Amino acid sequence: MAVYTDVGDEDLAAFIADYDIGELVSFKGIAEGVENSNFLLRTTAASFILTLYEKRVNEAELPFFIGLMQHLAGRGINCPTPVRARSGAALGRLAGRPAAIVTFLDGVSVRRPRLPHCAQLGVALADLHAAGADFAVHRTNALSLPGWRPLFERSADRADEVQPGLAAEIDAELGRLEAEWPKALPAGVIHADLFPDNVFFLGDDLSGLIDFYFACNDFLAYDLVICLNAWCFETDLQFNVTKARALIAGYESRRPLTPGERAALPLLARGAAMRFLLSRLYDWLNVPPGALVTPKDPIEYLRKLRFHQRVTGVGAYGMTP
Ligand SMILES: Nc1ncnc2c1ncn2[C@@H]1O[C@H](COP(=O)(O)OP(=O)(O)OP(=O)(O)O)[C@@H](O)[C@H]1O
Ligand SMILES: N[C@@H](CCO)C(=O)O
Repeated sequence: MAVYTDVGDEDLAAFIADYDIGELVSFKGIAEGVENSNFLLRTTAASFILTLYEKRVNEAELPFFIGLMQHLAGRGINCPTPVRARSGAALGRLAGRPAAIVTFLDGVSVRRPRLPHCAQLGVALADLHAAGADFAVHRTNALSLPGWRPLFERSADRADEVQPGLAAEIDAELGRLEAEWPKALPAGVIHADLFPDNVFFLGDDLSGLIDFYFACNDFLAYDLVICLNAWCFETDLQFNVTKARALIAGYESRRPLTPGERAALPLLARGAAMRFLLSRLYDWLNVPPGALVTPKDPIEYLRKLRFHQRVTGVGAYGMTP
């Protein structure tokens, strides 16, 4: 359960007194998620999500995330909209952490995505990229190529505790990624963490996107392969090429990939697998004492990485070579 910070009743009452959101009816920690502390806040007016921003979120970057959600919501993307306090501020402080209240989205995430979910995800991702195209603020992706080796170095000496030989395997792959990573591809605002737990459906219809706290500027196709990794492997880690085809076709129904993007997909997918392998490895080795959180398995992403290392062309992703 991702609740790193407890919120006292009096602190909460004082915090929400600054907002015009009705009287508090109930308040409880949310089990899902690993990054921030999230609470479901029900008031006499509506339901909201209260987020306390934790370790990996840099406070100076919060205005980017808040501004982006507001921008995307204004462009018709169904995403959480920041609620402003009476002072006009969308960011406050609670229990010693930066905190914000955002609107609650109806819908549920799917544990085991099926083809229609993957197809709609592709469409929604392309729509998100289009809606973000005129967002004026820039945020460099801290978890792209230049960030991977420093992140690895924080786990390197203990990586083999997780799996013998892991440190050497990551080191070698990082070397290849550093040598081959594309220099120029279509770029813009990406979500960068659009896993099934961050996409809501009502029935089988995609109804909303959440968790924009890794959003940044990077290659658009990198966002697509993050989704490919998160949505198109089965629980036994077999790659489902039919889901990949549906995801990519959904995306291309809105924005066809360029020849350069198509050629780069296997490499981008390896990089995307490396990014989550490294963040999961670090978290696995550094669970904060007392936190109600279950770290995610880094080896799942090692196996996804190995799959993409064997890919020789986009046919493996269901595309016409
Ligand atoms: N705006 C929202 N509307 C409805 N539910 C929400 C909203 N935001 C968050 N939630 C709920 O809270 C959970 C955790 O939120 P979120 O994914 O943002 O947390 P996180 O700690 O950043 O997680 P992670 O980065 O691991 O996905 C979600 O799975 C969802 O159940
Ligand atoms: N979606 C991420 C957690 C947040 O970065 C993962 O599954 O590793």
